[in-house]
Amino acid sequence: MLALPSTRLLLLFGESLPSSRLPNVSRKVWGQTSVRFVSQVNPDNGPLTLSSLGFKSGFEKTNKIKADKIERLDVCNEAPKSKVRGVGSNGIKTVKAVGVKKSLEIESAPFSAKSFSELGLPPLLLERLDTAGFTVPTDVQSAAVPTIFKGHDVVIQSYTGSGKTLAYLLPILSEVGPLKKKSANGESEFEKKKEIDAVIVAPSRELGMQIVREVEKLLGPTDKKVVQQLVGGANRSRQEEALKKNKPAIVVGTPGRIAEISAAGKLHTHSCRFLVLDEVDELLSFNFREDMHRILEHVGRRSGADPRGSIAKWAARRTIMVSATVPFSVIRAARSWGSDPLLVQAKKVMPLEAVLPSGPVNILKPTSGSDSSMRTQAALQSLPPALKHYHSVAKLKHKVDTLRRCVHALDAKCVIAFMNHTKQLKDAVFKLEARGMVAAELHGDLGKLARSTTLKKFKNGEVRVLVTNELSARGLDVADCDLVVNLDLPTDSIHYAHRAGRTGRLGRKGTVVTICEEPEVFVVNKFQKQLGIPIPACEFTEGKLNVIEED
Ligand SMILES: Nc1ncnc2c1ncn2[C@@H]1O[C@H](COP(=O)(O)OP(=O)(O)OP(=O)(O)O)[C@@H](O)[C@H]1O
Repeated sequence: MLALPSTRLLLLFGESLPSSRLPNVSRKVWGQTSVRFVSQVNPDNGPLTLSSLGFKSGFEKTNKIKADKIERLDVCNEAPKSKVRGVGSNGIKTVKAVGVKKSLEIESAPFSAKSFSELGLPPLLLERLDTAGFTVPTDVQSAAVPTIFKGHDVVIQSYTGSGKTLAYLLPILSEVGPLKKKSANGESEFEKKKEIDAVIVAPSRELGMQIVREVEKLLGPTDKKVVQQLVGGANRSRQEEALKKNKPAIVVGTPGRIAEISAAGKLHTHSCRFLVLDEVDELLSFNFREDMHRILEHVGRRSGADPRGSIAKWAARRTIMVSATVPFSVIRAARSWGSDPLLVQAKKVMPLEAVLPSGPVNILKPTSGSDSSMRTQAALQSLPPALKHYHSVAKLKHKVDTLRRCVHALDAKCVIAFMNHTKQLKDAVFKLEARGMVAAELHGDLGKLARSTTLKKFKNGEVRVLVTNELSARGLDVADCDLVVNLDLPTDSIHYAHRAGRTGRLGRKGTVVTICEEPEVFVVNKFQKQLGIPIPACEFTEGKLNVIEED
């Protein structure tokens, strides 16, 4: 493992905290304490890059070779020196970016495809999608699938609950495993081999398991061993045994466990073709730095290759980075890791080189007052459009009661309440239960089984209020969740966006209520500004939510 100077590591997440006035807290990530670093960023230092690992020159060469490729580009009005060229047949404005390295041409991109078959997926995969009840691709899927098919490294950014998981799984399953496209002679030549074809990394066990279930849904019962989970908290020797016996083509896991098994020589990923970093901004945070180094260094590298040698010694790995929130530090890292990388958003594909530090991908950097439209656009890209946001002021000792009144006022059936500390979280569950509301706790101090059982009960509707901490903020997909409540404030607007995104998934209605004390209202105001959304004050009286008009 190559050591990196700590200043470089800091920069990866230094931009994720908007202000030194926000609380600098220690967080628990599944039982692990992690410290958030606040704005100690030296802008002169680069991000965690391949050059820091000794690979940069190789990538530069590859990029030059690919420079003349025809690319697809859509509504990238944020690109530098852009020129509007016309309006495409689908009503989407098309733009030619001038001043970026590559020559860019626009094709008739299948954005907003009416069916999955328009995306060029193999027949067997189309059948499985239909069986699983997926009929129409979401916008981000329509944009991502053809782009990944073309061999690009991509950063996929789209709001929470917009279907980013299938956006990367579909191209992978089209090329890897038993559902893949047939070869020229018409044969589907899937055979088990020693090497892994796709590695999907997620920051939490629960998210990893959720991705595994999504893959299994499409593989069907007979082929479900083609995917293998490698998450922490589960028995490692059993995972290693399963790898040996089942020879899966796809592994999904948490950074620590993947790195551990890889270091033990039990995970063969040198000819791996896809590396997915789901919740990439979290994965590139300080918590995961060593494990992520190992993964980025080993996945897709041919054995025997000199780590400082040419990129040609690497297998043709496609790196797919995914999140609803993509700070500029991630764009910078992706530019240096990726070969010819593109940013894929719903209805938009653009080269990463065209993304500006103050551009709309970076929702973290407060922009000046005149940039409010850009801020709004940024928020719309991270938050589901149908969400309604409110805040309610309450004394600390009345917060749980306010939550209870909020649930009744909105007649919410499936509620996620976020808190920051386990002890207070347990107290809140106790108080809710004492008042006759079925509630359960979910946090990293619970055992693996307890966590799975609680989640299952919540998804089945047996639990009305799930009181949890930051670990459930990312990726957790509970379709019926109709209310998110912040009983404690999130650390920053990024964390607000991910918590809020547990409701209003895939176009459903959802409400987010932040219950805070009077001195904390300025933080809520800050979130409003940074996210470009109104979060009006409200109170719960006579069983109703009443918005308080501002003077
Ligand atoms: N084309 C589709 N048609 C119907 N349902 C879909 C489609 N694509 C995804 N879904 C479902 O929508 C839900 C949200 O998808 P997913 O979890 O991939 O969203 P996401 O964008 O990754 O969210 P987050 O940013 O919170 O992780 C899932 O239950 C998924 O199965």
